[in-house]
Amino acid sequence: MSLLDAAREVRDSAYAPYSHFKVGAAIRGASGAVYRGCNVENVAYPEGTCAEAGAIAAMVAAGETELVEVAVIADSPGPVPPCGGCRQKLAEFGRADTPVLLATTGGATLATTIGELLPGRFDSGHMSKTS
Ligand SMILES: O=c1ccn([C@H]2C[C@H](O)[C@@H](CO)O2)c(=O)[nH]1
Ligand SMILES: [Zn+2]
Repeated sequence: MSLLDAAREVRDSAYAPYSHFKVGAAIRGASGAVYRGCNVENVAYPEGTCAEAGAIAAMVAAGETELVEVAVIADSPGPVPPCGGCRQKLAEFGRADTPVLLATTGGATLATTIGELLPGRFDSGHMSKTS
């Protein structure tokens, strides 16, 4: 199964009774294993979590901390862009050139990278003095 198909499949499990906007995400770890996540909303709206965050949590829980590929899908007019927080979360475990496939349930796709999604990212180097 392709990474996009995995994202499409897990999207069916999304819990989105407030926005009615279901999102599915699948990431491939360096081992080759695929981890899936869907958005999980809450009546206390800010407590909801994004699909990407769920997939990352599943990867880390399985003992992996390096991702090599990402796919995200939603029923949106155009390929759904990850929110700012998810861009930072993806950057934590991927590289600037890590491929990210954004897709719609209608079949549109946009191939991008973590670096394109989050240029000028904050990373651990910014916490080190260089002198
Ligand atoms: O990339 C995205 C963008 C939005 N959402 C979720 C959060 C919320 O449940 C719903 C509407 O913002 O979509 C994601 O899971 N991933
Ligand atoms: Zn997000």
